[in-house]
Amino acid sequence: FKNTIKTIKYHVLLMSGGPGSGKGTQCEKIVAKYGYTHLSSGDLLRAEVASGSERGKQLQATMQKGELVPLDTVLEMIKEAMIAKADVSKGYLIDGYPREVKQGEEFEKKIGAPALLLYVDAKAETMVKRLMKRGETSGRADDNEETIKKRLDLYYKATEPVIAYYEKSGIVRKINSELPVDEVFAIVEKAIDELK
Ligand SMILES: Nc1ncnc2c1ncn2[C@H]1C[C@H](O)[C@@H](COP(=O)(O)OP(=O)(O)O)O1
Ligand SMILES: [Mg+2]
Repeated sequence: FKNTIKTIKYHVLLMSGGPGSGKGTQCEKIVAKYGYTHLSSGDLLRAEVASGSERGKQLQATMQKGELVPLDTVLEMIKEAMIAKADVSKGYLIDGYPREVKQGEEFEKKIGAPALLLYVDAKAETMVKRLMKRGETSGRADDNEETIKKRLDLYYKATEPVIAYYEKSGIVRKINSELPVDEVFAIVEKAIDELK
């Protein structure tokens, strides 16, 4: 068990950036090219909600308000998913976690130090526009104007400090996500290739 965590800690990439900045879009392309296992904390949580479990019901109420769900719940789910894929994974791409500095500290303690943090950066105005558009087809309860505003506020307040926290260890690469998807990916590729 201990070994598993030790082995995987050198292949962990974090995707950080505001809601609608393009994390999921870039993750898909990274998975296709590099074969990393994509773990989206939001997807893991939404799957738990869809399962209809008691934990899922509590999560749903929190997510619909645009608030952050409890620290331990998300980290446990990520860790379980990492261990489940440990044999086949070439690395891990963690999307949407840590959302606050405390989550980052817990991640280091319970899982390990990430190798790279890709900071997918877009203007607030761009993010809102993309999310409103995504909301037309995504079916996501949180892709509506009021919740989008709350998620953005929370992002600037809680998640941006996470990036500052990782700056200290020199693993942050800022990616201009105002560019078209393929141009953004070209910058992402460069950052990942530099890892070797
Ligand atoms: N570079 C880019 N240019 C234009 N649209 C983009 C883009 N990256 C992503 N999008 C679109 C795809 C989605 O409909 C929406 C949000 O992207 P996403 O990948 O779901 O963001 P996130 O996972 O960060 O919330 O914006
Ligand atoms: Mg996403």
